[in-house]
Amino acid sequence: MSRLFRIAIDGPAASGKSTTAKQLATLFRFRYIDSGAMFRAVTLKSVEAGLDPEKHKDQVATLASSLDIQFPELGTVSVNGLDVTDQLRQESVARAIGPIASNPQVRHTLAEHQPELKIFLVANVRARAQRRFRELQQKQQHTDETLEQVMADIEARDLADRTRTISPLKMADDAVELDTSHLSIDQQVSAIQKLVYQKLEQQQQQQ
Ligand SMILES: Nc1ncnc2c1ncn2[C@@H]1O[C@H](COP(=O)(O)OP(=O)(O)OP(=O)(O)O)[C@@H](O)[C@H]1O
Ligand SMILES: Nc1ccn([C@H]2C[C@H](O)[C@@H](COP(=O)(O)O)O2)c(=O)n1
Repeated sequence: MSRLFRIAIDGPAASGKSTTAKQLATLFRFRYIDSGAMFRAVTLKSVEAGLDPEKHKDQVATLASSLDIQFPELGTVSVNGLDVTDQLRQESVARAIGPIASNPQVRHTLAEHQPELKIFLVANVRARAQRRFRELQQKQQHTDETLEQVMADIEARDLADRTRTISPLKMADDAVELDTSHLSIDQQVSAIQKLVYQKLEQQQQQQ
């Protein structure tokens, strides 16, 4: 089935895209591709190479096309054979990613395949901030960031993602919106599982 069917999950920061996609990939034995991590990997390597994402757009694009970005295991990312999973979450990456996500040549290089089922995952800002805050606390045990700061970071990223000129974050016309503000992870995975079965049924009826 994985060769015939693709699911694309988009949505704002901390809406649960990766968590949901990983569970669906396991469930359906699909290959898991994290496009956000691909943009993060290009950003990491650009920063390491001393490139300014605003000024050196061509060099960043050339660098992007030279990188071998892989997902060796669920939730891990490697660039040119080296694990960079943890580095992708560095603050320096988050700060520099805006112009890289807006770079048309980089977007072209990382072009995604046309998906069959598009999901736009949303949750209100407070729910997303609470989830990310909990995640930070679990990972770092001591986090200096308050819930209010996490919420402000998410709001700032929402604004940047939605207002950039190149490929701004917005729901595709043929996508299905799923609001997970009041859903558990299992509930959101099941909801998408149902949509997959519905889509497959529709496809079978059309054949
Ligand atoms: N329905 C839910 N209920 C509670 N926690 C959730 C739910 N969905 C996701 N989470 C948690 O919210 C956090 C953010 O989820 P995740 O990292 O999957 O979001 P994302 O959309 O991929 O984020 P980003 O765009 O920043 O990479 C994780 O800690 C995840 O476990
Ligand atoms: N298809 C995509 C995926 C991600 N981006 C941008 C949006 C974020 O600013 C950045 C990192 O994404 P995350 O890992 O936090 O999901 O990359 C995009 O423009 N297009």
